[in-house]
Amino acid sequence: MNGLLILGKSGQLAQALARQAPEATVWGRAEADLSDPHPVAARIRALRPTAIINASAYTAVDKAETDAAAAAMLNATVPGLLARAAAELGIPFLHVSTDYVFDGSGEAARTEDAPTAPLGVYGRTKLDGEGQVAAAGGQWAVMRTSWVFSPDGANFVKTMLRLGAERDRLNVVADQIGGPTEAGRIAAALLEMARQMRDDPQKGGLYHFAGAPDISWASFAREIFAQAGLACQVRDIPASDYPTPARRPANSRLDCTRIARDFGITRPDWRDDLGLVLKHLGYTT
Ligand SMILES: NC(=O)C1=CN([C@@H]2O[C@H](COP(=O)(O)OP(=O)(O)OC[C@H]3O[C@@H](n4cnc5c(N)ncnc54)[C@H](OP(=O)(O)O)[C@@H]3O)[C@@H](O)[C@H]2O)C=CC1
Ligand SMILES: Cc1cn([C@H]2C[C@H](O)[C@@H](COP(=O)(O)OP(=O)(O)O[C@H]3O[C@@H](C)C(=O)[C@@H](O)[C@H]3O)O2)c(=O)[nH]c1=O
Ligand SMILES: [Mg+2]
Repeated sequence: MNGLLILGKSGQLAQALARQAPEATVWGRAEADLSDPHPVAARIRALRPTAIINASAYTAVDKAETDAAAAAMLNATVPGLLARAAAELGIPFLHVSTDYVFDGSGEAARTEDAPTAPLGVYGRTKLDGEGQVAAAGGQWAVMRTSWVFSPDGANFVKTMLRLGAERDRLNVVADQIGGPTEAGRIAAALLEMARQMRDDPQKGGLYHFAGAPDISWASFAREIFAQAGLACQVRDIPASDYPTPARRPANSRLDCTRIARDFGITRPDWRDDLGLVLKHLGYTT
């Protein structure tokens, strides 16, 4: 897509976006330090992009509990400023949010209209960011996704590959259920949305998009070890046996009907995507 600007260069999603949109301008911390976002907004107005995808964020869920100001800056203030810059330029602004805006009660998959109630600072700041983007006055889309993995950066798959090689047994939380989502699938979906939004100024809004089928972290770990050929036994444990500074939702299931209806984008099977990521990382089984 010509004239596309992507923010968050060193992250999982931005790297996937950059691979699929080689013509795009991609800014990271070196080009645009978002802890001081006002000069960045000015430079965006000077660049005059034709669309913006924001893949930058504060994603350290536990660290955010004691670093709330930095999380709020990246997850709420920055998306608001970027969305307002996009609105002034009259271009689509696409942003990414999370299943952690929900409290995870119940068993049903949540639609975009389901009530939000984040359990921690990360989720609260992401929810605030959603609101700021929607209120900026331009054409916008927010995609809530979950459990992102890729060959790049830090994610659960890479953590499991490291631990699975070191240990023959691992305790993993089995009472949190969600949809693992490969970063390249998110990138492809966002680029498709951006194209459709540029063609139709009426398009946009809040959308859920996650890989299928929904699964527990423990079963996800088992599938990672099976596909990677690592002999590591996974023992199911309740989240109460794995204390963390931030609580995570027990039910992260996202209903992805709306994005299929409006954009023709359907849930990818993460088991196939996991195989491709493992191959990329040098696992051959
Ligand atoms: N990861 C996941 O499991 C999920 C992620 N999401 C959302 O998807 C989006 C993409 O996530 P993902 O790619 O995984 O995130 P990453 O943590 O991999 O990437 C985030 C990027 O933001 C950059 N960034 C952070 N602070 C600054 C700053 N002050 N100035 C400039 N850049 C900064 C980071 O740079 P640096 O490396 O230099 O810190 C990094 O490149 C985010 O909105 C996230 O909330 C939603 C659901 C699940
Ligand atoms: C390493 C490890 C984790 N766990 C648990 C802790 C937690 O409940 C679950 C996942 O741990 P992580 O720290 O990888 O997950 P976390 O960082 O919470 O992942 C989240 O990141 C943010 C950015 C999102 O937006 C979410 O969608 C989600 O992907 O696995 C174990 O049970 N055993 C282990 O050995
Ligand atoms: Mg983490």
